[in-house]
Amino acid sequence: MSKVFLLGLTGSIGMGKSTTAEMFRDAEIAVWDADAAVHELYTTDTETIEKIHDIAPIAVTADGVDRQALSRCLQADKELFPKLETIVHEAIRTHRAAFIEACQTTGQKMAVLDIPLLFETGAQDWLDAVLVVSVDADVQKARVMERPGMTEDVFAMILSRQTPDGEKRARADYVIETHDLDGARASVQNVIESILKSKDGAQPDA
Ligand SMILES: CC(C)(COP(=O)(O)OP(=O)(O)OC[C@H]1O[C@@H](n2cnc3c(N)ncnc32)[C@H](O)[C@@H]1O)[C@@H](O)C(=O)NCCC(=O)NCCS
Ligand SMILES: Nc1ncnc2c1ncn2[C@@H]1O[C@H](COP(=O)(O)OP(=O)(O)OP(=O)(O)O)[C@@H](O)[C@H]1O
Repeated sequence: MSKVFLLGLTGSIGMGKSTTAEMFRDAEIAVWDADAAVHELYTTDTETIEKIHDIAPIAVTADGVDRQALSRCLQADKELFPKLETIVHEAIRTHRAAFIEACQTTGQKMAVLDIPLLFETGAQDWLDAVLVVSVDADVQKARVMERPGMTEDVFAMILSRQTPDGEKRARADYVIETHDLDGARASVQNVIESILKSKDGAQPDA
């Protein structure tokens, strides 16, 4: 059985990762979502919840980790971010490995891994290619500021922990502009065709 082709999907906050990931799902490509894995661990994984309780007690309730409360803790104490990331990144590794294993055993030709901190965590080293979604900074900001509870400070805090968009684009194998849905959907289809063609022995059309 040939190895499943692992396509990383990333982009800065609000650039359209989840929307683009959904387009891959619509095309029947298996997708793993790092944010969703984190959210799942925050409500189900007692070990992770306990570790987060150790660094941010008020962010943990009887239902697990409260992300809004955690976000406020992160805003108040910048030192918390690296500690949280160490806990979370270790915990999601097992979740991700199970997904890749399942893709392999069910004979998938390719799979998409939606990872917000792809370059920041060095994931490009084990992925077969990286797709970056991107849009102008003003459109990005307008999208993010529409979210309930979002403030300029939180947006700035998150951006400051992410590799800049220009660097992401320069390091990508594929870039998809997310100005409109139809254009992005057509680009997703082209990326799939290029990867499947390269797996069949031809060179990819970058
Ligand atoms: C900061 C938290 C509490 C905000 O939760 P909330 O529900 O409001 O937002 P959500 O989880 O949907 O994240 C929104 C976006 O923020 C960005 N983001 C999330 N975590 C981080 C981080 N550690 N550094 C930079 N950007 C991040 C991403 O673009 C993400 O898609 C939450 O994202 C979190 O716990 N993050 C730490 C875990 C992590 O590192 N996640 C990234 C997995 S690769
Ligand atoms: N191709 C597109 N055309 C038009 N609007 C889009 C496109 N892709 C995404 N959007 C819009 O941009 C906003 C952010 O998209 P999305 O939630 O997919 O981004 P994200 O990168 O997953 O965000 P986050 O980093 O916060 O998880 C949404 O309102 C979505 O409808």
